[in-house]
Amino acid sequence: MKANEIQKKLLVVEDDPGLQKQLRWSFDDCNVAVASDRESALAQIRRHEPAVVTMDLGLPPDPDGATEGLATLQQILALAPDTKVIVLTGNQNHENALKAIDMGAYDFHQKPLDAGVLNLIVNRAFYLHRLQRENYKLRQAGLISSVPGFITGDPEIARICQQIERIASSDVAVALLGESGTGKEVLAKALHLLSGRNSKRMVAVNCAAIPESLLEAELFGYEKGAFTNAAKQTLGKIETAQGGTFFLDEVGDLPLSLQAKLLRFLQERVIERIGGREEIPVDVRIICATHQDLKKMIDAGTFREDLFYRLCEISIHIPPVRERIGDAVLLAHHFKNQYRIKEKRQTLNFSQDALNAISSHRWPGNVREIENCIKRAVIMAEGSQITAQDLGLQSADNPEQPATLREVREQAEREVVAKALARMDGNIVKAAELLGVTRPTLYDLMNRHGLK
Ligand SMILES: Nc1ncnc2c1ncn2[C@@H]1O[C@H](COP(=O)(O)OP(=O)(O)OP(=O)(O)O)[C@@H](O)[C@H]1O
Repeated sequence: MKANEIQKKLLVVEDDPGLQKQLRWSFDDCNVAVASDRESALAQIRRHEPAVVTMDLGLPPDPDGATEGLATLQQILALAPDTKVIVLTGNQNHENALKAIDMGAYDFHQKPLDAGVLNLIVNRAFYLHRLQRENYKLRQAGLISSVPGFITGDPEIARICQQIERIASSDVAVALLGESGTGKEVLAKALHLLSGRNSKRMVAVNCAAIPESLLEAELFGYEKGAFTNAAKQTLGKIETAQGGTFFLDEVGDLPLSLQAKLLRFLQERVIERIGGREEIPVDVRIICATHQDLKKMIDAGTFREDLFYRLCEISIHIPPVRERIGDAVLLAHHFKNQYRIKEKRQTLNFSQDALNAISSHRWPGNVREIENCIKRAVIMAEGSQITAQDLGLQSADNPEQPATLREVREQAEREVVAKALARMDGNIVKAAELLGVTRPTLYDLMNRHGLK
């Protein structure tokens, strides 16, 4: 590839030298690298990270079939999922082209090559790749979030937010698992708002907040006269969510008798009000949440395994704030900005000892605890600064100095190089390939980090 060309990196995976030449020539405005088999294709992907790949499905050792091409496609996408792969197929090979698309290829083009059409497809792929990259950067910078209002700078939580965005449109049952105050309800609302059901209601029931004796009526409703105080027909919460989303919070507190009734609803998608005889079809998407360990509850016989599998088609574990990198301070700033406007204390800011205390505190109550703590401090602070004392937190005795970016990079670089060498059992050529650098660069890195 030309060194000065940093944009439009294209990898051509093609074993026929004539076609290689033709493709190079067709894309003379791109920075083109060429590979003729799976191994060299993967090495080029690691080294150059091309945005777009054109790939002949018929690669050696199976030039007349598609097995090698499809296997290469799978490995390219596993290594660099954002890469836009355009597969080139013979005109008898429509079925394999569709298989490739199903596996995540961006598009296909049938041979004989039509340079004009292929150029259009490739340029569109570059354009889409650039848009996705820009979008990703904006997300990383916190400028746009896939879950509106959900503050995070932690890569794991950002990944969860993207997962939420992806599954929102399906009707799959989602279980949000995590400690109290980690944002399970916020994410449940996001699932509803990002879904096709957002014009209908999201109705929530907190199983821990309602006495067992009333919970059945709350969930399923009752007919007039069903019991002493049943003065009129009353719809249950499940029924009132018709067409929308039903959020069952603290599902671990659902008594066993009601677990059976809920299971029946999930299987049949009909409810019967208490005292009623009619089966009423209800179409809702189910989301549940709990801070309890449902698997342990199954072992202890307090939660039904069959219900667990109905409710947890997809389980999302939300890590507590203390495991999120940098989120405590980010959330503290967010709530400080919110409450200083409300309290008309625009000039208020955190002192250094307050920031140290915030990042070293363990926050057992998670986001809710941070919010309450900051709210109280905004009201109580006397001067223009919020101190650790205003927050009611211990000043961190030995505040961890933030490492410089260079230190962090060096440390990460050393770790990655050492791991690659270990993985390849000290084989320099293979480790360099894995890291996507040349052999001399790897030697330089090893020298710099004192690795043998
Ligand atoms: N990442 C976040 N950004 C901004 N606010 C958040 C975030 N996560 C949670 N919150 C806020 O923190 C509070 C607690 O969140 P939420 O009620 O969703 O937690 P939860 O996990 O459902 O807790 P519980 O299990 O106790 O019901 C809410 O006021 C919510 O708006």
